[in-house]
Amino acid sequence: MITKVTCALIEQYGRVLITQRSETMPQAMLWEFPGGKIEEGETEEACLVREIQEELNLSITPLQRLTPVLQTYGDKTIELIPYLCQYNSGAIRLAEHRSYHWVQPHDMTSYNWCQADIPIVQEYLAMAAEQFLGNK
Ligand SMILES: Nc1nc2c([nH]c(=O)n2[C@H]2C[C@H](O)[C@@H](COP(=O)(O)OP(=O)(O)OP(=O)(O)O)O2)c(=O)[nH]1
Repeated sequence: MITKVTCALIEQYGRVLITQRSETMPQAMLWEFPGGKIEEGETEEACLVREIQEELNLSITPLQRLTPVLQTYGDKTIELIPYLCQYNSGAIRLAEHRSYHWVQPHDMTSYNWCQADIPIVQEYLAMAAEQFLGNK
């Protein structure tokens, strides 16, 4: 069975919010884009809005779906579904994570990521580079 998991690339002032999983979570201590498992009958966007409110106390709006990633961890397979998201309001209060950083694109490759996030980071960096060239 494939578990669908959403994750949010929340942008503000040219930085993206990334979170570090805690000691007690699967994929402990690794960095990820916050999000979580889709519940029955829930849309991807509704899942993201709910998870980001629960985990971080932030209000966001999903804007653009990026390319999903299939990843097997041991006997589990997930489909990780990324969305570019807009920050609306709220101050971060960590409910589950160990820590968070707002990172610039060029710093993203220096983190120890969950395996599934690596192609998403690559896609985001390619988009950021294109936007940079387009703005020159
Ligand atoms: N949220 C999130 N999970 C990720 C990412 N990358 C990645 O491999 N995962 C994996 C870790 C977990 O195996 C799974 C998501 O589980 P989770 O524990 O964060 O989701 P959840 O809060 O809905 O789970 P639960 O506590 O209700 O069981 O996806 C990512 O960028 N964001």
